[in-house]
Amino acid sequence: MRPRAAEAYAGAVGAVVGDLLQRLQHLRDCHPQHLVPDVAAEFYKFGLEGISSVLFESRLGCLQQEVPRDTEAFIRSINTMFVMTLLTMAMPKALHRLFPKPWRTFCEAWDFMFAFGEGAPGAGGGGDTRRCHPPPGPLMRDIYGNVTELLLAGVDTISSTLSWSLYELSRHPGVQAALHQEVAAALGPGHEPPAAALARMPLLKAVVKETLRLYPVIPSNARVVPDRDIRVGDYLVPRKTLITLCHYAASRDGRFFPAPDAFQPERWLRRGPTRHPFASLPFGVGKRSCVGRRLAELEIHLALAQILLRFEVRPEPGGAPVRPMTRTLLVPEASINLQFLSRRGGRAAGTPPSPTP
Ligand code: HEM
Repeated sequence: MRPRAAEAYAGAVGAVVGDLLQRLQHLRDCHPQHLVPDVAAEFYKFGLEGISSVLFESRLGCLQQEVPRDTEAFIRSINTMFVMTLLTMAMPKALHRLFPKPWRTFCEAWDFMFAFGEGAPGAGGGGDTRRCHPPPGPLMRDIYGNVTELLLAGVDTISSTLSWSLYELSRHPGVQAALHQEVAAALGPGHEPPAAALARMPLLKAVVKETLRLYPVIPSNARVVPDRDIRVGDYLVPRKTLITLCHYAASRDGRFFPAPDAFQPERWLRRGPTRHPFASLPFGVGKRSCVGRRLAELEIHLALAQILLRFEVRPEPGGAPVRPMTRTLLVPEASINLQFLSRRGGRAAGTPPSPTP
């Protein structure tokens, strides 16, 4: 999808961002320390609501106070499927007969997701995964399959990137303050709609690039060249070899990114010798690169801008650092819990001015 095409969905995505803000406001209001526990769980719902508002031009209600049960079950199925992917891939085929549960659970998760994609409002169904009707023909099965893939592709990816962005911003108050200033200036009264104002938010884009450099939600990519040997640098790769690129390792390579483990969004804004174009490729590259990239960026940029305009985000008081781990995708090892403090007149209300990093 080209950037211009994604902009056509700015209205739909903006409405979902509005609902996300209300939900965050409600959750932090209910908590004595204004904490939102496990922000990733909230952003899963945002991701699913965002992608379905674009795909189906209708809403699932994921961000309502009462989340529809099928929607919760869909999100759980995605998680189960990713966990089971690792397990079933690592297990030798012969063992599947002895221990059938992982494979069975994996298939059940996919079955549920396909039924959900087919039953979603706007995909022809009424949101009911238990509907009973004749099975669709091959073309419709392909379409439903693609709808399901798009639905699930837009959940963990968005959730993980938003969660890590806020996690890092909460630990880098200086960057957060600069970003708040940028966002407030661009979105101030009388300015153009938020999606158009994104063009004047270079730091916001740098924050997301830096987050995806440190936490590429799809931590590796694979390719097979089936018909010929290829030479890559000093290596000769025979045809039909599976080549895996580990984004996580490549984008933390100190030769291309000095202080590679540090969160330094400014590095993307510095002028100087051009960076290696393939050093950080969180969306992949080429014909099969991420088809949802522009939509994902629109959702993440709009959500971050609006969240930071309304809240100052701080780490959970006394909370331990959270590390990433691989669960097929790269996810937080433990819940990311964050404090959301209301901003009044540009300063978070009710707390000392300098947060502890
Ligand atoms: C931060 C968000 C996202 C990241 C980092 C991301 C990353 C990626 C990566 C690395 C690939 C593999 C590319 C390759 O093999 O070269 C991919 C493929 C894909 N992504 Fe995304 N993605 C994101 C969001 C989304 C969203 C929101 C959607 C749905 C609209 C989506 C749909 C897809 C699809 C359908 C493919 C397969 C494309 C193909 O095989 O031709 N992605 N994504």
